[in-house]
Amino acid sequence: MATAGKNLSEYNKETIPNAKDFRFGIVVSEWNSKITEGLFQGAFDVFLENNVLKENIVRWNVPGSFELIYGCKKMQESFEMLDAIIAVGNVIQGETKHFDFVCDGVTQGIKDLNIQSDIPVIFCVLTDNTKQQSIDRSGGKHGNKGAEAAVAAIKMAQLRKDATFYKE
Ligand SMILES: Nc1c(NC[C@H](O)[C@H](O)[C@H](O)CO)[nH]c(=O)[nH]c1=O
Ligand SMILES: CC(=O)[C@@H](O)COP(=O)(O)O
Repeated sequence: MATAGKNLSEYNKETIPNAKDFRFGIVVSEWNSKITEGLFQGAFDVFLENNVLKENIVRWNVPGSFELIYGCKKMQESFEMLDAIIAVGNVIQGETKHFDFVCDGVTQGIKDLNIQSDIPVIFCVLTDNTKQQSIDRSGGKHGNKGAEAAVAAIKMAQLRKDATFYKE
């Protein structure tokens, strides 16, 4: 289902694990900062709604979405106690093919981080044709992709915890 058919902010709290003991990182791109700040707030609010402690949320900023790869990698290395990381960015189509390379690079880079490290990285990068599409998905008429990413982060943190339990 396309985003237009759903609200990105809606979720069933009954399906969300108790997140009070989880610790999360959020790496935020400064490009299109009005959009990325909206995405960050959406994620932050969902974490607090699910009992995550403010002191258990660490935020770093990076210049652009392409730098999310390095920023998330260094956060994985620096904070081994984190249960999940969210990469927040907004890439908007310009006049050239740069959009394609940034989007593909970030996608592949974050995919690689999920393969190479034990800390999951959630993909919260809007890759939109227009600024209006970004506005609509960062707290506008289609809800907030940041909220969706926080729900995914909590669920993946629980999956990681369960997997560790069964491994021991
Ligand atoms: N055009 C957008 C960019 N471009 C910048 C790159 O992400 C990167 O910072 C630069 O190429 C230097 O390595 N970044 C976005 O996040 N959003 C855009 O729309
Ligand atoms: C995604 C980008 O880097 C892009 O917004 C830059 O714009 P342009 O393709 O017009 O140089």
